[in-house]
Amino acid sequence: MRGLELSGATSAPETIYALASGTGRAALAVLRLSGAGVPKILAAIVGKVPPARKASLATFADPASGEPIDRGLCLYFPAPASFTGEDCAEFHVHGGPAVIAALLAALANFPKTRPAEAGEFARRAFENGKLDLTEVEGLADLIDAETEMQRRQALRQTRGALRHKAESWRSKLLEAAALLEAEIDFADEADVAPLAREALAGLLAPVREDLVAALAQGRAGEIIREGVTVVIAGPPNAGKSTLLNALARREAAIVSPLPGTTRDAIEVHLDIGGFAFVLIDTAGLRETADPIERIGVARARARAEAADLILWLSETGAPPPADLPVEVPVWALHSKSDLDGGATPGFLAISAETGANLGLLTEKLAGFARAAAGEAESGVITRERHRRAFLAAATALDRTLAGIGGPVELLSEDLRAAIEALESLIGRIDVEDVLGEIFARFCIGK
Ligand SMILES: Nc1nc2c(ncn2[C@@H]2O[C@H](COP(=O)(O)OP(=O)(O)OP(=O)(O)O)[C@@H](O)[C@H]2O)c(=O)[nH]1
Ligand SMILES: [K+]
Ligand SMILES: [Mg+2]
Repeated sequence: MRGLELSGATSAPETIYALASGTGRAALAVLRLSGAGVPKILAAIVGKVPPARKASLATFADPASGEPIDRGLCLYFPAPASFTGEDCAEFHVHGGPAVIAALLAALANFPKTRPAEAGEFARRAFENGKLDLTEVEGLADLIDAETEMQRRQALRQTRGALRHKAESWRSKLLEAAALLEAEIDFADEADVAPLAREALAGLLAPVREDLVAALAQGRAGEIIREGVTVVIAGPPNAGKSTLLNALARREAAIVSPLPGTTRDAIEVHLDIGGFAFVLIDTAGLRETADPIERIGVARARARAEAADLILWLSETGAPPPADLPVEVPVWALHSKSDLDGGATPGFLAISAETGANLGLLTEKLAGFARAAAGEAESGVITRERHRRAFLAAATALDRTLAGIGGPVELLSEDLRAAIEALESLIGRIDVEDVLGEIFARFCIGK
């Protein structure tokens, strides 16, 4: 595994430890260790190296004084069958801050042992070939998952949904590359070429089709991961902030009878029907001399342009202005229907005051997410990074197939580009720029 070279260390890496469970008072806490020093640390703190992969009741003692710190469970995972591929251990102890502090202090006294950095356990798992880059990303997403759809998608990715696809495509492309190599080696024998080229196209075409099919699923996976962005826009006083608060079930935005109350865009993250939504309240759209309100109006327009959906709110049933971004779908809502019945054709009548039709609106939003996410259960692209790699591989394969009858050197070069795109996807090459970004977002202890 290429990733091994990353550590680049001539001596064994230091043993790392961290509190893996959350901070604050809790019934239990989990401390986690990884590195070659783990067996010695176990012998010193719990008096023995417990049997592999079995929970053992243990007394955790301070090696310096011999004084017991706590009683709990100890687990030992010898290398290489562990999360990081190194010797690992877990201490399951009581969650009191003093227990945790005493254990961390005891661990700090061992030589070549130090606290882990954010994401360092996952980084070691990656470097030891336990996880590929897409599985690491899946793990980061699983820890961040707030909705059911996010959790399911992230779990699929940690279990290698994307890795297995990329690996199987890559192995077909490597097979094709071997055919080309053979052709170069036997360049004198003129009858090798046509047959080999046919076999080559037969290998490449299905991979290209799979890549194109995955790309055709659009932003489905990204919408699940990042959330559906919905902008609430409309004239001043249409009731935009009141609607935001009603959907969020809290006073996220200031509501007042004064037009021009909202200036900054106000973002609320919601779970609707298992889908993540980013709901954005904006300044009422109008011509105004107030310089601050004008900035607010410009921001409202910018947010609307980047949205997946615009909710156009009007208490008079006024149509949305012609200059709303054309690519973004707009749903027209007649607000404050408790005042006038709100019967404007083409508008959904709602009242944030009485709650009329808010349930229906929420259902429609969930339906919109479901449609946007498409057949997400089978979708594998969950980030822009994946999309770029798929696109680069598909484009290189297009070139390869278009030049299938041409010179072998050109074919080799195009095929190489497709293979490299897949290798960067799973983290066999070009990893450093991506790694830093991914691991920095992990919490300590993962
Ligand atoms: N009767 C009734 N009044 C409402 C309803 N929704 C909002 N209002 C009132 O309308 C006024 C304006 O509401 P906001 O939510 O501040 O309107 P806005 O569109 O955010 O206004 P700006 O931020 O100034 O553009 C407030 O006095 C609200 O109480 C509704 O459904 N029914
Ligand atoms: K207002
Ligand atoms: Mg407002």
